[in-house]
Amino acid sequence: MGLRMFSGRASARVEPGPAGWYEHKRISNLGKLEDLMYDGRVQWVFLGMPGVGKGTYASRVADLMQVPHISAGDLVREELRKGSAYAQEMQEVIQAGQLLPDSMILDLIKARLHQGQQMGERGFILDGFPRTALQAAALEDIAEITLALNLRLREDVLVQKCLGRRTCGQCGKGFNLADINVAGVNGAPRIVMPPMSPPSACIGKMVMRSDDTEEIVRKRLAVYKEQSQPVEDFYRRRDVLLDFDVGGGIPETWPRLLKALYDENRERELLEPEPRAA
Ligand SMILES: Nc1ncnc2c1ncn2[C@@H]1O[C@H](COP(=O)(O)OP(=O)(O)O)[C@@H](O)[C@H]1O
Repeated sequence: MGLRMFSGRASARVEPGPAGWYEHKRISNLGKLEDLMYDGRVQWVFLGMPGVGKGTYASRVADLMQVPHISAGDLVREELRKGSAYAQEMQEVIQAGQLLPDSMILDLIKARLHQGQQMGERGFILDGFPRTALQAAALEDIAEITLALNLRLREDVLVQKCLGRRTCGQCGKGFNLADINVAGVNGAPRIVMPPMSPPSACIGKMVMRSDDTEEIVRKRLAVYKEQSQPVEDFYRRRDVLLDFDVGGGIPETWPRLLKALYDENRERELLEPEPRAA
C-alpha cells in the first residue's frame, strides 16, 4: 500500500491546487508528498501546547492535503458567538484556563465530522482535539487516526508566543508579533522566531484573545501537562505519534515539517484507504 501511495499515477492526477501545494513544489529534496493527496483519507491530529503553532501548521498541511483544518478552539469560539445556552459557563471555564467538559467538546467535534462525512470530505486535520485521554478514546470510535503530530517548543517561548498572538478584527487572519531570540539550553541551538509583519490594511485592527493573558496562558500550560500529555502517551502506545521540534520561524520550520511528514510516510502508512464501494 505504501508503494501505491508513491506511484507516479497519483501525481499525474494532480491539478492546480491551493497556494500551499505550489509552495511545497518550490521546496526541493522533498520527494513527492503530493502523491499522498489523492490516494486515501487523511485522518490526522495535531497535538502540542498552546502557542506552539498547531493552528498555523495544521492549516498549512490541511491546505496541502486538501482536507479541512478543524480547530477545536475555533469551534468553541463560534459556539460562543452564536450565544449558545451555555455560553456564559463556557466563557468562565475558558477564562480560567481550564478545559471544557469532554461531553461538550465531543458533541461539537462529532457534529463537525458528521457534517464533513455528508459533504464527502476526504478526512480532516484536527487541531486542539483530543485534549484528554477520554477524548482520544472517544475519537477512536469515530475514526482511525493514522498520525498524531506532536509539535514541541520550550515553555518560556510558548508563553511569549501566546502573548504575541493577534488576529485582524476585519479579515480574521492571525499574526504572531512575538520577537523570539533566545539562547539554546543544554547544547540546543538558539531559537529565533522573528515577528510576522501584517499587511498595512490589518495594522491598527489587531485584536488579542481574552484568554491570552500571561496568567491564563500559564494556567493552560499547566492544564496541558496534566490532562493532555496522556494523549501523547495514548498515541505513542498506538505507534502513530510523531514528535516534531518547532524551534524556529515558519520559513525554517515549514520545509522541515514537510520533510518529516514525507519521511514518516516512507516508514509507515499515514493514510487510511478510501472506503470501498459496496
Ligand atoms: N479539546 C478540548 N477539550 C476541552 N476544551 C477545549 C478543547 N479545545 C478547546 N477547548 C477550550 O477552548 C479554549 C481555547 O482553545 P484553543 O484556541 O485551542 O486554545 P490554545 O491556544 O490553548 O491551544 C481552551 O482553553 C479550552 O477551554
